[in-house]
Amino acid sequence: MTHSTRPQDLRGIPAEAVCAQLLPWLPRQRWFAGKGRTIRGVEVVSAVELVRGDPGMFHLVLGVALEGSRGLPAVVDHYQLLLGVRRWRVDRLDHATIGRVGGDPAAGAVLYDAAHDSELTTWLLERFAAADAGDPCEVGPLVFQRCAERAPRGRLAGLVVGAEQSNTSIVFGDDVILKLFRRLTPGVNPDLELCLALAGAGSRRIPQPVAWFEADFEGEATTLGLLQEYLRTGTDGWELAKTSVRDLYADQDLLGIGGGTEPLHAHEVGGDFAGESFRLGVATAEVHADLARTLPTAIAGEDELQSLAEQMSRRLDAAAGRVPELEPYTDRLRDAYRDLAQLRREDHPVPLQRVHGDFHLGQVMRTSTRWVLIDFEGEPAQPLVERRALHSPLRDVAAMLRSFDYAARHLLAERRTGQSGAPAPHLVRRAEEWALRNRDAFCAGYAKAGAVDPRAEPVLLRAFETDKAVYEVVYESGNRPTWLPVPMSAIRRLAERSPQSSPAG
Ligand SMILES: Nc1ncnc2c1ncn2[C@@H]1O[C@H](COP(=O)(O)OP(=O)(O)O)[C@@H](O)[C@H]1O
Ligand SMILES: O=P(O)(O)O[C@H]1O[C@H](CO)[C@@H](O[C@H]2O[C@H](CO)[C@@H](O)[C@H](O)[C@H]2O)[C@H](O)[C@H]1O
Repeated sequence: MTHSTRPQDLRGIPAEAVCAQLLPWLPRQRWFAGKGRTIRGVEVVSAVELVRGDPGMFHLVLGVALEGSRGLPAVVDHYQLLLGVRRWRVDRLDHATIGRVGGDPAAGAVLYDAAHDSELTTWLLERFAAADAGDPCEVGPLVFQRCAERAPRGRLAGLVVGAEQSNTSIVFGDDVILKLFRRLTPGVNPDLELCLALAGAGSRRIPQPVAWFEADFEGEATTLGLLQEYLRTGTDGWELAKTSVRDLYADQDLLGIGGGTEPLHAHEVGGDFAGESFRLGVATAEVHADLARTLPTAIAGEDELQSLAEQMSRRLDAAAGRVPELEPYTDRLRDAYRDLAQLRREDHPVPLQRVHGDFHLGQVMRTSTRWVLIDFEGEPAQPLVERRALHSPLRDVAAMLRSFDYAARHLLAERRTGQSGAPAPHLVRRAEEWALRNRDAFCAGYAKAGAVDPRAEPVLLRAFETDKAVYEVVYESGNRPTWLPVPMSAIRRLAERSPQSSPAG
């Protein structure tokens, strides 16, 4: 095993040749956060040879320099890559191929994303298994640490999960799942930090943490991967909610094949989701209570609310600079932030604590027995200091309310693709009804578990929902432009609504 910082070559392959192959490959990866921006250059910041031979594997930290554009400054982002190197092409790894280096096939090599090569990822699992609680396994600068309770089984084949992800997750057998964090920010990843805190609090609302690995990056111990219990009976909440919405639309003649009967309402169709939404509200309140019990809390001062409102307003400006569709609504959206800034601590204390930070239906899994929350990393685009800051738990609530809206409306956006015109008004009404019913059930469950009733907090909810919808507009315009109408419909609703109207709607 060799380790080099700013390496000249990777066992005979020049680092520049690797970077040249990475340049067109990176922007095609789901986890690449700089989509739509011009890459000025890619460099290998550090390289550790993990497996020598054919296949070989290197752990790389890449520096990706992005040009400034549309209000965003020029930056260098860092990404983690397990680079696989093989002499010959292997069919099963074609989808993970980065490129070929060296002109002559006999002398050259195929470069690929080794996360997809079970022959190589077993190596990682073995390092976790080799670590003991309190006695890490060190491989050059990489440190593999294990939690006390559980040892992973070594030598299981790893399979990358097919989900649309910000990172890359590998399931080993049906035992554990390893998340490789892609974009690196110096420091402890909140996903690890909050999972350890919740496990320590005895929470059964998270997959139990098993191990993690880290390395020094820019002078700080930085989380590179998190190994957790695999929820083998789990289905993610987004898939479950979609099933319910599909049932709803099946009866609304979405596909134009219905028989002209009176359309059914959300509570009358086969897959009513409100019971699950209620239970999800309970689970969310329990996790918030455990986080508040084990980690720092505070009451927001008026200056903090003021500065939060200013931050939200700045995010809105930046978003409008990037997505012109937002521009007509910015003034009215800002009303929500003004109301937030005017809350007075003596008549309206706002409790702050650690929160999930990027909560949506894809971040919760329904197992055979309960709802479990995953992925406490926070919004990947936010700086780490912001993701680790104390926030109102209603920020998570508002984000989940947005997700019910997404579940209800995304089929309408997809149907619009390639066709002209807006979806039929009766379908929009049914979508609104489904969202309202499930948003309300979620809030009821949240309150039932002893937390504040979110419906009694219209000012906070509206500000958080607006901020999230603004984030989503930017996210969709960069990642899934055909879905842009989903957050844009919320932007229109939030721009029109007075804070007194029902927050669940
Ligand atoms: N503990 C787990 N058990 C089973 N599946 C999981 C588990 N954790 C994550 N997954 C699956 O992997 C997907 C991505 O996980 P997530 O933590 O949200 O990754 P990312 O941070 O890349 O978005 C989830 O939507 C889910 O399908
Ligand atoms: O990849 P992450 O889970 O960290 O989150 C990012 O991607 C999400 C989409 O996969 C995005 O969520 C948005 O779309 C969801 C439906 O696909 C919807 O349920 C969410 O409410 C909506 O915000 C998330 O914002 C983004 O950070």
